[in-house]
This record gives sequence, C-alpha cells and structure tokens, in this order.
Amino acid sequence: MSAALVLLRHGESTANADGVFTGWTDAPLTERGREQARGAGRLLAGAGLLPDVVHTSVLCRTVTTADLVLDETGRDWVPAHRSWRLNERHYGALTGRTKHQVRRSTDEAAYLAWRRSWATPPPPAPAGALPPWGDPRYTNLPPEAWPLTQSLADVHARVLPYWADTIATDLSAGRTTLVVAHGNSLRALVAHLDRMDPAAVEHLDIPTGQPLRYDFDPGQRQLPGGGRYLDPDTAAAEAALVHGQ
Ligand SMILES: O=C(O)[C@H](O)COP(=O)(O)O
Repeated sequence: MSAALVLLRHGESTANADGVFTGWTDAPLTERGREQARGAGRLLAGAGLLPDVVHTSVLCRTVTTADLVLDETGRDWVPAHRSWRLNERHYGALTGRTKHQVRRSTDEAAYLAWRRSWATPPPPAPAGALPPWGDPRYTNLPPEAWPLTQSLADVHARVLPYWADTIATDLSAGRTTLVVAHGNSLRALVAHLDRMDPAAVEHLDIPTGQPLRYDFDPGQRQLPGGGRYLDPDTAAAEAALVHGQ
C-alpha cells in the first residue's frame, strides 16, 4: 500500500523564543508555537493527510504539538507512540545557556561545529544531571545509552533503529504517519531519507511547526523528489530564523 509520512518539528517553545539551547530539557510552547501547531493541522487537513498514527519524543513540546495537530485534524483518537529515540540532540553542557552567550564565549568555528557539524559533540554535561537520574521517562533507556552529550552522528545512530523498527512498519501498513520531533532528530532522519552526506547536513535547518511530506509506493520505495513542505514559503522563512540563531 502507498503511504505518506509527515515530519514535523514541534512549534516554537519558550526556549526557542529566548534563544536557549534546550536539548533534553522541557520547555512549553509559546502562544506562537501553539498557533504553528494548529496551522500545521490545518495544512494537513487541507492536503487530505489525516494521520492514522503519531510518533513523538518524550519531551512535552512534541507531545503538545502532536495533540494540537490531531485535534485540528479530528484525529485525537489515533494511536500515539513516544520514544526517547526521537528526542532532541542532547546538548551537553550547552543546555540552558543562550546561543548568544555560547557564541561570545568561544570562536565561530567551535560554535558552528557544536551546533551544526556531523561528528563534533558539545562539551559533556555532569553525569546524572540532564535528565536527572531516575526520570521516569527514561526507565527503558539502557545505562550505556544515557547520554552526557551527543553529536548529530550519535542522534542519527539512535533515530535509525526507531525508523526501521517502528515508523517504517506503519508506512508498510499504508498508514498516514505523523512524526513530531525536534530540529536535530529530524535533521538526522531527513539526512537518511534524502541520502545527504554529512557536509550537506551541516547546512540543513528544520523550521518549527512546518509539515514536511514524503510519499512511499506500495513497495515501500520512497517516491522521487525528497521531502516537500506543505507551505514552502513559510517553511523557508522559518528555517532562515533557525539558521540565524
Ligand atoms: O535544543 C535546542 O536548543 C533546539 O531545539 C535546537 O537547537 P539548534 O537549532 O541550535 O540545533
């Protein structure tokens, strides 16, 4: 069966609005972010993309965004799956600092490497601090997978098993599958789907609240052309805001 996949970065969070590195911490949506989520739902409904299933991270900004999208599409009742594998990149010791502060405290090359390179992780956070040991969301996270920091390559390595074992299964059953995740977990997934090399991914920015559509044929082959934003002009403008941070 043919199937559609919709990737969606959560709506703007308070940390996004304040220019703060967020990573595995929680930050609620701003009113603008909530409206972005509702707008994404209207775009999906207008394109006839009614989700049969939704996947989110275990961070509240994706859960809230997904709920608003499902409400707007009349699909509040579909199965919802949460996984830490879809979480934002763990931003290590940068978590909670503003991008402006970090940029001033180091040189441009280090800032860009921490934020956008494939393989360079930010400096690590103290063990057991972010998230705190015992956070019930991570009961199933094996101790060796508990991160102190992550490069984009690390994110790619933990997102791909979830893609292969769970999301791809929904697509092969012909389900319209909504994945609500984060700037960097989606960069990793888009890099996989669009077969991007690490150098190209450095220039990839994912806008908040903009649905990105992929289509698959009955043989589960991705249709040519890569992902398409449902509202390309707004997506480009929002991606430019992310790039400028
Ligand atoms: O965790 C964060 O700070 C953001 O969600 C992603 O930030 P980035 O665009 O700087 O990678």
